[in-house]
Amino acid sequence: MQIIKVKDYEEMSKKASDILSDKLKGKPKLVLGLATGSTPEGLYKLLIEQYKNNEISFKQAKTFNLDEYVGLDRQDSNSYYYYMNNQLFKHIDIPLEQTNIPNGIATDSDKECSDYEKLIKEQGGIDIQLLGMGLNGHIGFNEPGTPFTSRTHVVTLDESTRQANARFFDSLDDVPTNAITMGIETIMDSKEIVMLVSGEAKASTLQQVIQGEVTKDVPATILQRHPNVTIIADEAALSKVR
Ligand SMILES: N[C@@H]1[C@@H](O)[C@H](O)[C@@H](COP(=O)(O)O)O[C@@H]1O
Repeated sequence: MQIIKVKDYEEMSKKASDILSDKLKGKPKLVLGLATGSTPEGLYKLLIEQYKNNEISFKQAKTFNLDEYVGLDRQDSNSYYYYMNNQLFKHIDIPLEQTNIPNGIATDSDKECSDYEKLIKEQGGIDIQLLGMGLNGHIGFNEPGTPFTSRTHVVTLDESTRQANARFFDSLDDVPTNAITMGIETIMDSKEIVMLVSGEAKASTLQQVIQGEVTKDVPATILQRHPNVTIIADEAALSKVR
């Protein structure tokens, strides 16, 4: 596990965009795993800037998002499909058919999950997976207690996660109760993982992720067992690591 300590959110985003753009320059057909939430927003802005300055192109890249809420269609401004389009895809040159996000309104959600796994395999697996981390240590939407052997599946969201994400919705009642997420094993199959963590609120969870025992109770602790993980975190997030 490589830890890169940066001063603040801006530096975290810059460091992450440097890493991702270098990968893309080295391998234009990169298979990129993407994340949502507030954490990667700064990174996406910087990638758009680099694209506009003709430094990088996503024309040949493929993307796979970690997760999607169940029950929100693509036009819903809280769907991760909408988020990705708004925050990144519509500003860069990636053909939309090369982007993949689980379909939250699939009638057969089990089939949607197994098809998603197949698609990832067909592309030769994920070269580099970007992660954020929930307050309770969730990655994707793999909540505490999720088996480490899980593949893409439907989950029931923790009440704490619904509350944390309620800030994006009109009210807590509007936050979906379920989501489709890549499983922990799906994430761990990525050749490389970059996790971004910012802010004091996540400091004690991040301390466990880096220095604690590997436990299902804090899903991100599994990253200790991945051979190629980089955590880019700011001083506030790393304030409990001694
Ligand atoms: N499913 C997403 C995760 O992929 C994300 O990492 C997490 C943290 O969000 P934030 O970056 O807003 O703190 O929230 C959501 O629950």
